[in-house]
Amino acid sequence: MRITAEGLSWSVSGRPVVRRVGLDIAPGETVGLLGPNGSGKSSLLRCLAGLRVPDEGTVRYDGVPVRDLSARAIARRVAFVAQDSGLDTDLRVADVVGLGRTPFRDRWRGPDAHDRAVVAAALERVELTALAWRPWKSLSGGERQRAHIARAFAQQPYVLLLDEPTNHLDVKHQLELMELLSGADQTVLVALHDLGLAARHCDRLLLLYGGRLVASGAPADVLTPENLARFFEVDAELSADALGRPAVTYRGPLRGAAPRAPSRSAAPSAP
Ligand SMILES: Nc1ncnc2c1ncn2[C@@H]1O[C@H](COP(=O)(O)OP(=O)(O)OP(=O)(O)O)[C@@H](O)[C@H]1O
Repeated sequence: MRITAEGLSWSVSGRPVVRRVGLDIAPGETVGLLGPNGSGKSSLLRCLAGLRVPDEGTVRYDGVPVRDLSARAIARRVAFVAQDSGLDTDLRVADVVGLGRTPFRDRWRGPDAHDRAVVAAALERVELTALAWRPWKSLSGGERQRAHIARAFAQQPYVLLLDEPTNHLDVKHQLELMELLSGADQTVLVALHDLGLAARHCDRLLLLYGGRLVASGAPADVLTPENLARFFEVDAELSADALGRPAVTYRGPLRGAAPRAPSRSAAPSAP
């Protein structure tokens, strides 16, 4: 499913947070959403997920404006994994993952055999089968994060929007998750702070700064030393690792080098 946005803006208390963002993500693409703290990644993802109503602009899924879709219709297309859901419940893990089946069920009907099979497959994908019947509250932070990702898979969406899903995960599970996302059939937009993971696993990167999309393209075109210095305030370079994949090497922070506001010339080229 294709995601497009045109002139998307969202502000809070009169302060612009997302500024005239346009994007076009092709079906099946895995796109990384990058930017320093507070650059507007979560807010943009929420606008795309239909969880925030933009002040201006339009989000479309396969050409259909999100504002024309009911919450249930959106949930049948798009799964959103928040940065920290803060879910506190007495449910068991499989029941939390089973919440992903809600958009497909009548209100009063419990899960059927198909729902249970989908939940079991989703738990398997994130290696949580053994914890399926544990109380939610007993899970570690990383296990909860993987369960939220399983809940998103259980939704069987066409589009996955994920906000820093590798937070709390150990290295193995970070790598497994990124392989899962890059190999998934779904269109994926994933906010990431780990530029190395983004470079290795994403087809394309979008870079937000001050709510504006300031760069877009292949990892090597976005993660240039200039962009890393200007927008992340780090001295770093992109090279190829032993297997020929993009790798980021940090030399250190650039202290006191306050970045300038992005100029119009930093606007991304069309995808
Ligand atoms: N509901 C809100 N009320 C007030 N300010 C908000 C709200 N939502 C976002 N903001 C502000 O908008 C800016 C962008 O926030 P957002 O969470 O979208 O950034 P982010 O790029 O995801 O940041 P991080 O990398 O730190 O998670 C921040 O300055 C944040 O404080």
